[in-house]
Amino acid sequence: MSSSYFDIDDLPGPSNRRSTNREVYISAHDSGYGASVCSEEEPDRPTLVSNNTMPLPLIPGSMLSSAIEDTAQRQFQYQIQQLHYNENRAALGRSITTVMNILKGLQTVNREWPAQYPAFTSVNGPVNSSDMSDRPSQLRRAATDLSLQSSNQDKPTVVSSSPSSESPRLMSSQLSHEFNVLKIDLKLGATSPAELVRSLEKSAISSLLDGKISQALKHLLSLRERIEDTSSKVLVTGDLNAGKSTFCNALLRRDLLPEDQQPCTNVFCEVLDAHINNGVEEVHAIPHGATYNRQDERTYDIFPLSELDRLAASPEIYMLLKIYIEDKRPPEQSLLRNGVVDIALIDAPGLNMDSMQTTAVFARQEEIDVVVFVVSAENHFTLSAKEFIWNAAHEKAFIFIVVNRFDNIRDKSRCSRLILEQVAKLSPRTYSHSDDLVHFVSSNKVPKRDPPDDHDGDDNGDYGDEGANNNDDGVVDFENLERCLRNFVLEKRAISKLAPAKTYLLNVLGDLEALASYNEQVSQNEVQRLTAELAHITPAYEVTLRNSLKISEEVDGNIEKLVTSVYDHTRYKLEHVIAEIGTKRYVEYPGIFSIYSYAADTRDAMLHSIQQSVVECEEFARKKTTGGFTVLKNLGSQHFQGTAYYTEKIFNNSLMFSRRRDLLARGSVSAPIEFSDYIDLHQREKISGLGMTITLATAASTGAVGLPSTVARGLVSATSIIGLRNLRKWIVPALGLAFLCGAVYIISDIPNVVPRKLAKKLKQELENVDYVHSNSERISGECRTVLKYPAEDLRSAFQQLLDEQATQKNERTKQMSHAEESLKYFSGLYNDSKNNWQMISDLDLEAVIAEGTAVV
Ligand SMILES: Nc1nc2c(ncn2[C@@H]2O[C@H](COP(=O)(O)OP(=O)(O)OP(=O)(O)O)[C@@H](O)[C@H]2O)c(=O)[nH]1
Repeated sequence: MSSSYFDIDDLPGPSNRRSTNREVYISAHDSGYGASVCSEEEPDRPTLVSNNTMPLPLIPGSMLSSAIEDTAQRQFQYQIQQLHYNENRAALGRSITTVMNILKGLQTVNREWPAQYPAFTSVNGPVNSSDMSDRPSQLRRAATDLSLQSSNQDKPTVVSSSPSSESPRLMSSQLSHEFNVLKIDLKLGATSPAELVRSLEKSAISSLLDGKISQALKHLLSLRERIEDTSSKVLVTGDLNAGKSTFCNALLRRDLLPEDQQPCTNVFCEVLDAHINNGVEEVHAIPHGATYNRQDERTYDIFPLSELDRLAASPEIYMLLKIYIEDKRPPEQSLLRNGVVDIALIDAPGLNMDSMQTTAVFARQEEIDVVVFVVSAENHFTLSAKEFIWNAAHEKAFIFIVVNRFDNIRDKSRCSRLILEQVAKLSPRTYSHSDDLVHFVSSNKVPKRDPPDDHDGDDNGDYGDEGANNNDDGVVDFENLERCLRNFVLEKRAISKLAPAKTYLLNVLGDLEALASYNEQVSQNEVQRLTAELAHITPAYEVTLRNSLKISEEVDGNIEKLVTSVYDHTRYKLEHVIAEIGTKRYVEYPGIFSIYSYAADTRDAMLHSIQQSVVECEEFARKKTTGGFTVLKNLGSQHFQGTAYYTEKIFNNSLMFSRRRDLLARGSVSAPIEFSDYIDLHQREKISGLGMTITLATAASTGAVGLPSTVARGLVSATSIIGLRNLRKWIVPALGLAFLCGAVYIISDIPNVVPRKLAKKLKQELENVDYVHSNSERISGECRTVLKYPAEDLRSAFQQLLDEQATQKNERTKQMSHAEESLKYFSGLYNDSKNNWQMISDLDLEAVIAEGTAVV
């Protein structure tokens, strides 16, 4: 019948394979409410619903009887709803995985390269379950507000001051409130947020953000668990004796929960389908403090259903009774096992001062999808009822209200008017949908049947016709209530289960988008700043490098030039002065009796003249060095004026040549006076006469032949003049005279011989020690040594500057690479967050069946 419109086999339902698998899974893993059938890997399904309304195919009624047609139509609509729910659930499941991956990526990046925490105003602020304009800082629990999903889709606008390296990483706590999930709480003690921000290190903010991300990851995991949970819980609460248990029994078409005119339900009773408990009907009584695990019998006590009355009245031992019952009614009639969702019905103790708090806490639990409030038509709303509805309406927005014991009311229209007026005040939203949400019934009038075991095999138990066409006892009204409740549960389940995930995802993605946008901007600014700085630093570094090389060469060249000139000058001067010694008489000749002092004084005068010249050379070198130092100092000032790289030094040139002194000054050249210094036998021209005389005399006396030609020639000439005989006669007197003349000559020549001989000796001695070169080397070397210091200072200044510039350049280059990576990452994060935000925002959790068929 319906296959021409939709393939029913593909839909989840009790008869298909998915349901069987789920049951197997549940029996193995659940803790009472069922478990997941949704996984990340669940393949995409075609989207059937994209708007708030979805036209349904009409099933031709002519082919079926009206009753069958209604049932089929209803079942079909449930399945469509379920399909839509599953699509949204799968989409949210995938989005949770995506967002978790995004968050993990951000966590890694943040640990390596702390993310900037912005001061921003987010236009696309946190999505809240009740009011977009009133954004609480904390995520609210499950909401049933139909208007909650209207969302601002604008991108968050970052209106921060342009970030710079100096800008605080956390601008202000006030602005950080714009973050929702990733908001860093700075309320620590008495310290003001501003002070705290100042005191926070990059790493501190990074680790705070890291903590927030970890929390978000944990919360996303629990949200995933929640959306994968297929069960739905309906909490039935109300005043004492309002008929809550009777109402639950009527829904179950079974006398299960204890009913009494006296308050008798003192323990929360949760009724579940027995198929969850392997089809066994029994009570699992959970003692106070225990955490229920159906698989672990140590966490509860097992009782038969017949013990319920006693157990429900034993609040001192048990806090919760899990009641597993088998409902054999067909899915379209059964509430617990309706073929779409596992519903658990919770009968709460009547509201009084003792239980109020507990029930309120219970109602606030996230897994409570629907709150059904039972009010006695006779008593209307008591104070505690009003307080409860007021609070619950705030949380759940819509409350399903059952006005029970309506049979006891005579003026029914007045009663309903008065009660609706009260509902309008307590929960305007519920009132606005009062046709669907406020029901006037008499629960005790609903016919029930015996439990399956007590019935003779009619397991299909057809309850469908009971009360049909007979509203005398209000059965039709109750059936209408049932349909509305079932529809409400299914509808609200989508909201209560999926909306928190959607809301949270939107808030996380909104935060991520804002964070990414801010960091993208920061990175962009960083890239620009670094580009500008590198554009300045790189040429500056190259100029310094060029200057450094040029000046280093120049300084070395100048020093070498100066050293060479000093060397040459010293060499020239010394050679000149040394060449000069011996050519003049340095001291007055004091006479033959003071020839030693004459010689010593002459030697000292000679040495002094040389030394004097050395001093002059040193003075010359000093002046030259001072000039060279000034040049270097000027170069230093020229390049490093006012910087810390170069400090001007004062040059004290008087300290030059004080350590390594001249050889003469050190006494290395002593030139001791010797006897030979007085006689110069090598002066031939002056003693030639004496020599000839001696020769002749010697030759004549010895008759020597074969004499050398000179002697022979003198002998011949002397013999020819005075004759040989006379020669022999005069030889002795001649010799005496000659000696005398020689002695006179030698003595008279001492004043000349001494300087000459001493000069010669000194020169020889000086030559032996390589005096001129070593002195020139010493003096010029001292210049080099002295100038080496300012030259080194200059070079070191350049090196420091170069090092600093190179460090800056390297740092900036490294920062640039980080900033570029960061820019790329945050641009990607921004796009991912934005796209995912949009995709999730487009999920319409409330798409309901076309108007008119929304409530079946
Ligand atoms: N006339 C009439 N009596 C009802 C109706 N529903 C319940 N009662 C009676 O009201 C009394 C209280 O019903 P319960 O279901 O025990 O009320 P309750 O709210 O569960 O009570 P506690 O949970 O113990 O506070 C019982 O005697 C019921 O028979 C109704 O619709 N009409």
